[in-house]
Amino acid sequence: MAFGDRVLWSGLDLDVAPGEFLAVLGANGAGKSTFLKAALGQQRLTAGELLVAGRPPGRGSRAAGYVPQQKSMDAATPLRARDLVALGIDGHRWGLGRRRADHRRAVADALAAVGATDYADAPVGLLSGGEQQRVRIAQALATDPQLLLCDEPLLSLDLGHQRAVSAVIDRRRREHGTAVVFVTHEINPVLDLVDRVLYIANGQHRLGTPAEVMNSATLSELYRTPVDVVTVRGRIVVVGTPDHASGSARHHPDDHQHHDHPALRTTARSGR
Ligand SMILES: Nc1ncnc2c1ncn2[C@@H]1O[C@H](COP(=O)(O)OP(=O)(O)OP(=O)(O)O)[C@@H](O)[C@H]1O
Repeated sequence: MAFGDRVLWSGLDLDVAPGEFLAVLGANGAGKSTFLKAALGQQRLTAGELLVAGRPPGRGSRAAGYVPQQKSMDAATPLRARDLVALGIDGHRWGLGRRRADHRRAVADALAAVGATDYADAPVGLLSGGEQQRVRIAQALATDPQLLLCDEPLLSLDLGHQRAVSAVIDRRRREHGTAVVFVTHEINPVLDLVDRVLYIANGQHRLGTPAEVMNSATLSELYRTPVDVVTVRGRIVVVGTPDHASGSARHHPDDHQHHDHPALRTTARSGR
């Protein structure tokens, strides 16, 4: 993937399995958001191919749900949490008036799944950052996508809300086999969930378990400068990169064999 002669990554062959949690790390400008845009069908790869649930990603596809970077919503916005989630569903299946009850139930279920029932009728602009984030996740999950794409979903949340939001995402992938691609600067809050890390820097990438990627040798090679990775009380601290990032090892892939395709596949060459 390149913009002009600026290469963000190349030679990336990646299958994200149903239920897998992939953390995407890298310095500012490395290409993390571009990777998400490619998976959303908003950015064409300069070379190679990317498939979501076996198909090219596209506008209106229900195969992928997206949790955008958190921007706090205007306090004056007239939308209720319930309306925001309905936006995630509308225009797909519930066009007809007689199916309104189904529609209402789907919205209520999505809100309940993230624990947002209590504030379903509150104006979203008045909710806390963590509450807003849960509602965004409910919106992204409302169509039961096979792939959940998250852009820094924990940014600006306190520790308690980080845990609550991560737990919602974790439960979803375990119970529904939803694959998660999670862009983050800070891997420690999701340390226990991460199956694999895609680390992008300097137009290159490394892909592997946290232990395989988050070590001094691998990151020093990737950044072409000495980088120290140390563990402090179970958290991994990275020192010496232009950006801070961290991670640790824990592997517990869930087996969700009922899907025919990887939730996300990207290959360096087109046509497989
Ligand atoms: N449409 C575009 N045209 C040209 N260059 C682009 C375009 N989109 C992104 N870029 C450039 O590609 C690089 C990667 O951008 P991207 O937003 O993917 O980085 P990122 O890893 O998400 O960074 P951050 O951590 O700062 O959000 C940046 O240098 C950016 O300026």
